Amino acid sequence: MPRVYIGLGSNLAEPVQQLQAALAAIGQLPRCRLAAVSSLYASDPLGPPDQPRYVNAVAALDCELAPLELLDALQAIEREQGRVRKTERWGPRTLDLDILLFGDLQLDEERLCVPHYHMHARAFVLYPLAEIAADLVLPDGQALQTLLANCPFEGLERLGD
Ligand SMILES: CC1(C)Nc2nc(N)[nH]c(=O)c2N=C1O
Repeated sequence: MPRVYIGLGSNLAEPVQQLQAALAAIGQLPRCRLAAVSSLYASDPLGPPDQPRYVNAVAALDCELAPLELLDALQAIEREQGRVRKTERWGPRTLDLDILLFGDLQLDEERLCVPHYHMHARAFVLYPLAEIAADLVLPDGQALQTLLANCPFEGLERLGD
């Protein structure tokens, strides 16, 4: 059963509660098992600065769903928690659920790109991911520890579980 890593992010409408509710919903997905969840981390927004700080986490899921089935399920959770897909690129959002990795799959399609296109240089993804998968090697052979060495922790604040 593929091990899937999901990035969670929120900076609107009580972000900590948004992530806790999303994790509960992910834990209820059919044919999936929530295997691990990182601590929550706060950080300033990457991109437009005139928006609230983000709260991020990463979850590990053992998943029998097909990639697009999982994507549909995650987008349904985003909608249920109030996310309206805004036109503003990189604007604030109630909830972002990104498939970071889907086993060793490498996919670059319109709806889904895995490994997630931006994950390699985002501290708010790499540090929570390393917390639950320290020895991870990405499908292209890069070790997560190597990515971490090139991505400073600065600006990230661990909020605990
Ligand atoms: C707007 C953009 C790029 N910035 C972010 N910045 C931070 N710190 N965390 C995010 O999850 C996040 N998500 C985004 O989509």
